[in-house]
Amino acid sequence: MAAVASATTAPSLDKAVEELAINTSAPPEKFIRKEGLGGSASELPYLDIPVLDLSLLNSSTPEAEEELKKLRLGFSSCGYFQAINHGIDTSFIDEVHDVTRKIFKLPMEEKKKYARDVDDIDGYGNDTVYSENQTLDWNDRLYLNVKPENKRKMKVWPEHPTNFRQILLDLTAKLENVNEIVFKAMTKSLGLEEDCFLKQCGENPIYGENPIGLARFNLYPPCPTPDLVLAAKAHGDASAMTYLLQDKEDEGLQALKDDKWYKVRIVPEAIVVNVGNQIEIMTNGIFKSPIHRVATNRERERTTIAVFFAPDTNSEVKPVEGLINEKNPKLYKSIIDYTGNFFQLFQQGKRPIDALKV
Ligand SMILES: O=C(O)CCC(=O)C(=O)O
Ligand SMILES: [Fe+2]
Repeated sequence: MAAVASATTAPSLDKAVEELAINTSAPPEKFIRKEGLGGSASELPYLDIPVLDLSLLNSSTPEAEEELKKLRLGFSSCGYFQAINHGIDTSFIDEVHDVTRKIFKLPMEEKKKYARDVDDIDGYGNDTVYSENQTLDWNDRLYLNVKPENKRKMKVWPEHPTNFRQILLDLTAKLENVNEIVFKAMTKSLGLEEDCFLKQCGENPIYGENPIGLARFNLYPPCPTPDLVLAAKAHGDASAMTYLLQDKEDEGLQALKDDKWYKVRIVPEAIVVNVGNQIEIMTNGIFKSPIHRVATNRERERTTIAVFFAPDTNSEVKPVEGLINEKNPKLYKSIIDYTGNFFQLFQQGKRPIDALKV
């Protein structure tokens, strides 16, 4: 992401990465990871991520129990699962991918109409620059706040393709439904009351009165030196939960587990679900918000769509009571507006969630 963030003074690069990628044999110095990447992507093993059939969750059958166990295992070990039978039609997902590619194929002049302002996050642009010596990510992206409605900056919502805006609204609504299923299953798998996380976040069934829904459309152009450049730096998502529509053909996502990097496999038709920082806090560390990054690739362009959900900025986020006891003391302090605080801490080179450890 790096996820849901508040605005910081952040000039955009003068050129899109897409433009830098044309006919280059060496990316500019500021993209080169001096520390190295710890091995080439092709050599990394795959992360063992459970594949969950969401259609089985809503019952009290042994199959549902099996899926709940997988959810708990996935979220508490690597912070991921891949959701299948999630209720979103393949044809709709294909449309989302199609419209995403079309947006990035618009003439640069048209895309720049949607450029984000220097002090903002919404809009078309590339890596946000926080400091002079920051190593930059090899990607262009379109960030759009979708929820709450009053946060939408319509002037940076592309008008072409003409179906884009409706597709974005539909995608967010469909993923909200998936998110509700995941939230309920998550609480069941922890032996908690079904609505305990939801209640913590406010009156509304999901994350309070004005929950945040933010979409990020990613373009990762080919990069001539994949062993030296990252498409997205290592980060944890500041969301509560993240839903990723992976490129159906090209891998790139990698996750850290026990200090080792692994590739995230493409599962056809699956949505990749990962725990965000705020659910790690609410589950008192039982569910892990994974550190992940995106590798570049020499030949092909990769596009993905990430949708982040997070509580209302007024909600107090804290470990739920039912998960704190003598054996498991409270691990995290409570915080209001985690999302708003996220980037300040990120700038100080801290993992924001670590700063909240008791
Ligand atoms: O594009 C991907 O594979 C991951 C994107 C991601 O981690 C993010 O946008 O936060
Ligand atoms: Fe992410």
